[in-house]
Amino acid sequence: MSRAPTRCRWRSIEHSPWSQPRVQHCRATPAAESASNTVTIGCQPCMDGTTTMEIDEAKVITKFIAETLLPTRHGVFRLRGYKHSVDGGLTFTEPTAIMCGAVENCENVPVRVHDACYTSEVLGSLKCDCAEQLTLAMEMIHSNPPGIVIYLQQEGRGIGLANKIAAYSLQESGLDTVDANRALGLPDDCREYTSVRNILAGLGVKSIQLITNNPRKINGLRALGLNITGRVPCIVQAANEHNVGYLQAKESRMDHLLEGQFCYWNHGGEPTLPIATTLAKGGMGLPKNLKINGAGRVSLDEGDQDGRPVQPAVQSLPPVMPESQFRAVEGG
Ligand SMILES: Nc1nc2c(ncn2[C@@H]2O[C@H](COP(=O)(O)OP(=O)(O)OP(=O)(O)O)[C@@H](O)[C@H]2O)c(=O)[nH]1
Repeated sequence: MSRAPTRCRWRSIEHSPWSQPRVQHCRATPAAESASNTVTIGCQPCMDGTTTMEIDEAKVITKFIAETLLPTRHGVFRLRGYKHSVDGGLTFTEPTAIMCGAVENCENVPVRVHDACYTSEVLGSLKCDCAEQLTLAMEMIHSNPPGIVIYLQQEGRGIGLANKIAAYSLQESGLDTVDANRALGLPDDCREYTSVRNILAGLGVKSIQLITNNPRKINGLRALGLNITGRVPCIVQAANEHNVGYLQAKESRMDHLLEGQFCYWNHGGEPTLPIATTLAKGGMGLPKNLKINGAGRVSLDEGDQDGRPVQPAVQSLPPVMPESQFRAVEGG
């Protein structure tokens, strides 16, 4: 596979899947890009406030593969497939752009940047609002085109599916969605959005209105140079007993603009809080030790039978892995 020139720091590679990639040079340099050719992206600080994730822009490749029409239960969409690499083509993820109408060269296009949630979108999990947000965004752009949903393979806010399951396991013992990540030694959020910038640049989209409740996502995308002219809220009204704590944590700990609209009411008409959430909100700190119990769940370590502290079994988990392990093949 021929390599694109690496001198262009901000680039979008288009077009035919099997032909030589065409490199589009961009007019601007992303605001957050440093002299060392790296850019700090939307990664929230860990407990110690030091965690950031750096992308080497010279190694970022976003390649358009193909477009098709996709009939769905929400209507017919244009579906574009891409391959995206942040390590010069060694590993890829496969972002998709789900589009309605002629978005090319438009301004103020409503855009949802949506990260994968296998548990809700495939398994129908009730623990979050991700699947509903995806549906909401697709219906939104279908009823009011043009619009785009960019779907990224960044499960669990970037920590990956297995780690997210470990985080869920910890949440069973009372930690909220933020503290569970931290207890695993993982960042709150390690998603990266260079593909979004490149996909939109490839489509000639000049400015967007971001469909989100997350101000940090807006800031992260702006730092990459995106022109965001507005925000469209993406609030799922019907919270349930399983996700109300998660939604509260998103609002109180990750600054999501949910305006309390997710409030879950029990059958008696009283607002309810799951015990786990109450514990976490009551100031439960980072647990010193973790263990995996007999049922295979990650839990707080109370010490072994003799009361000696047990080393956290979860530390033997592998570090965060790239989402996609397959190597680049000739022709994409
Ligand atoms: N680590 C972790 N990830 C989760 C959890 N619940 C959902 N996710 C992931 O969270 C991601 C979605 O992020 P959210 O924080 O819900 O929302 P957002 O994308 O930042 O903001 P919006 O644009 O408003 O939706 C998806 O990748 C889900 O897989 C959880 O408890 N722990």
